[in-house]
Amino acid sequence: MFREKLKREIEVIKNNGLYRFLREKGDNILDFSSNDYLCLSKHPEVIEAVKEGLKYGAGSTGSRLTSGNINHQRLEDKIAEFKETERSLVYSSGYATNVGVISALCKKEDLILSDKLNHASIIDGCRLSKADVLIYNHCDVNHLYNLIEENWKKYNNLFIITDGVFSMDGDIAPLKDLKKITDEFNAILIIDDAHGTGVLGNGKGSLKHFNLKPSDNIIQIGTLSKAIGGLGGFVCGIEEVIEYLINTSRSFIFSTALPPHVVEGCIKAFEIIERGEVVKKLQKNIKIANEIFKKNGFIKKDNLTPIYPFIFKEKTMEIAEHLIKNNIFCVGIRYPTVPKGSERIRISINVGHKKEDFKLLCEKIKEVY
Ligand SMILES: Cc1ncc(COP(=O)(O)O)c(C=O)c1O
Repeated sequence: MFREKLKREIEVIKNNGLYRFLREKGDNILDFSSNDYLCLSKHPEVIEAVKEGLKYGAGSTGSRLTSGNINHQRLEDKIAEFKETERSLVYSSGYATNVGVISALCKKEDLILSDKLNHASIIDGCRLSKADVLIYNHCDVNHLYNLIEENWKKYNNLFIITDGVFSMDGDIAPLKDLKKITDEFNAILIIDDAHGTGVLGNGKGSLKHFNLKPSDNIIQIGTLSKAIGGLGGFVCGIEEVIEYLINTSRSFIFSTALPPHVVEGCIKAFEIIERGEVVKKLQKNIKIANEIFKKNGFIKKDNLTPIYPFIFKEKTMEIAEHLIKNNIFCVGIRYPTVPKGSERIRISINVGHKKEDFKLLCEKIKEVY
């Protein structure tokens, strides 16, 4: 019975053209889909550190509050130093971080103001929290300001939550303006810098990109699974926020800690980023890609991040299939991940790409577009 019901629902998904399935990437494919912007997941020093970390065992065996607290403090010290904050706390994924931080800190009688294009994990964190939520138009500081002016008096704490770099568009949140509004209304600014860390501000992230300093009313979140090349997530900010989360954040407390070898790999990845060359190389590649993508008419203005949304609307899936047939791995992104009418191939570039790769990508797209 239940099987039949699910079959019918899957049919509806298929009929709406929204069916998803798992596909193995395979070897030797030109990959424009990965978030491994700095190629650190395959960096020999990171791999060596991971191997060395296996001395602790293959798994962490428990939550951080039980048997799982092994080498994690070293990673947290490294992240806090890197992000220039008092302290940091590591979770088992970026998703778990957003859900766990937002649901713990934002309570009944609080108001969350969340950008319309924030990541699903922020949306789910907001839903799990007991706070009221208002959505402001994407990067629209005037809309945000009006919403706050109309509502702030009714609430205890105000939280403004935004991606630092938006995952599907690659654009950067107007953090200078958001910080000003945060200060004016005595609010707290939560920035999910999943795609800014390792990329912007010499790798330090979007705050640094705007020359903003960490402060008591800013909480930075990040993931270890993108430019860091590993797995996990983190939050950083003032001592009291971290202490409070250790005591109340359910996805931190009730979940097994990251495996220690993953932790070692992430520590090494931060060390490599701090040396600077790899971030400069990425920025150089973004410049090269900008030129080629502009020349081919796929973008109009220069990108600052490695994420390029090529909006092909209803042609998206056909183009993605054509690219895969030609050994180029690109993923078509559809509703509900992005709004209807903005279906796209999300191109993400990395330090391993060559000029010829960008040219080949454009050439192959043009065969069907
Ligand atoms: C903006 C943003 N936040 C959070 C996440 C979740 O991170 P993770 O993949 O580490 O769970 C992602 C990744 O998809 C993301 O793009």
